[in-house]
Amino acid sequence: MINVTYSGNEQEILNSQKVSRLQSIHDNLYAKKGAGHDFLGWLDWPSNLSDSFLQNIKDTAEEIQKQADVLIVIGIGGSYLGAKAVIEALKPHFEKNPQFEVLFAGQHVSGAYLKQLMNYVEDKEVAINVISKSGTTTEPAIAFRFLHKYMEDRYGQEASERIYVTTDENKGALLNLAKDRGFKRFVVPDDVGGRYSVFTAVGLLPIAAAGFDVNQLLKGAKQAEDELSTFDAENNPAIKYAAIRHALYEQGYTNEVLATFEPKLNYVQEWWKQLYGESEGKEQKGIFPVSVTYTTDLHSLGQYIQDGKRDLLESFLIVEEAGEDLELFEAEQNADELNYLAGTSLHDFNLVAYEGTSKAHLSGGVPQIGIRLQKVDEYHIGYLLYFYMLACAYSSYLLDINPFNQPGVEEYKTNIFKLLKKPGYETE
Ligand SMILES: O=P(O)(O)OC[C@H]1O[C@H](O)[C@H](O)[C@@H](O)[C@@H]1O
Repeated sequence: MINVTYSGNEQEILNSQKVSRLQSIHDNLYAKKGAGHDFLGWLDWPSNLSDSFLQNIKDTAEEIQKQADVLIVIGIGGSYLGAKAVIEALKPHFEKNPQFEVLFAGQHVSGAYLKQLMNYVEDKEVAINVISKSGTTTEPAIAFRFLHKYMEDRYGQEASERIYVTTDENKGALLNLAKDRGFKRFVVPDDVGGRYSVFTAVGLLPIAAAGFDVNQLLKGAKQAEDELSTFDAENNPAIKYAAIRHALYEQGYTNEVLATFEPKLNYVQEWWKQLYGESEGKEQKGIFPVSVTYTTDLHSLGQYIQDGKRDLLESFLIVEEAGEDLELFEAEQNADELNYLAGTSLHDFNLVAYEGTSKAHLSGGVPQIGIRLQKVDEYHIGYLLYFYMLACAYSSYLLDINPFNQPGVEEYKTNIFKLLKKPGYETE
């Protein structure tokens, strides 16, 4: 389903002692032992979720589509990127007079953005899904303070029927507010961290509301869960990807550039960056995840990748089958000198660009991993995201890192709270 290739000697890596380490990581993972094992709920989530849970998601999505023209999803980090990644991958680039839109807020703090968003939805019917596992994250809380008031001013009593909350079952300011106002609630499971939560209500409700087939998405995830659970280093792409990038890390390749030729996968790249950055970047260790879109970035970052400091590894996320496409045609005058491309589709062009770029960067000293996905649809995206999550767990454990915490994000938050004199922080 996903094919992982390596520009170097794959056998050397797979024959090394790393395989026995991977075997014990595998055994611990599936026995739910090891660092952070309380957060392994995502591992068998696709096969464990109940029909009634899924039906509730689909019914609520339908209810939202009936009552609104726009769903504003409020969240940040893992409470935002999964849904955004899937929706961006699947929706058309342009849509004339869309029947229903999913928009996002709370992923940053911009007054202009929020003002213009409220202005934009003025003549549309609105529903809100506010998502926060902790229920205390500042950015979405700020956005919701404005949008909640906006909804109450506009809809009065009815506002509470248009607001849906996804948060912890037992704690957090958002939970208290939801209970107090009677908002419909969805739970972020205790044993699933934000960046691993795309297949829970966190991702599924916005994705279903956007009109995409969550059954197929979960079918892809379940297929990945089944296929990738066996320990077979040579044929299990998740283990292979983790082993190769770890071997490269040990050789000094400390930055991974995830490259795609598909602009619709830009938010899959953003989601991947949070997943790998927060999972691995601890104790002065980890590969720094960055992303580029080709051919766009060949005209900006391409120079650095070809010729800059040699600590980059590049992983190409390649989609094999085009969805919609165009074919170059013969022009009578050939003034643009492109007739040599007549008969070439734009997807074919990109595949050739991949080959050319890959060769160039390889000769420039950038080792490469190829990750091939057959096509972009719900099923294949479900498979891909599960693959990346599983590989991330292996990868982090190879570094002796707990993949499921993020202690390093507290320091800047504390500083902000002190500077703003948040109650409890004034005296510090
Ligand atoms: O879902 P929330 O609790 O609002 O958290 C949203 C995000 O913010 C935090 O700072 C963490 O670093 C992320 O891992 C998390 O996804």
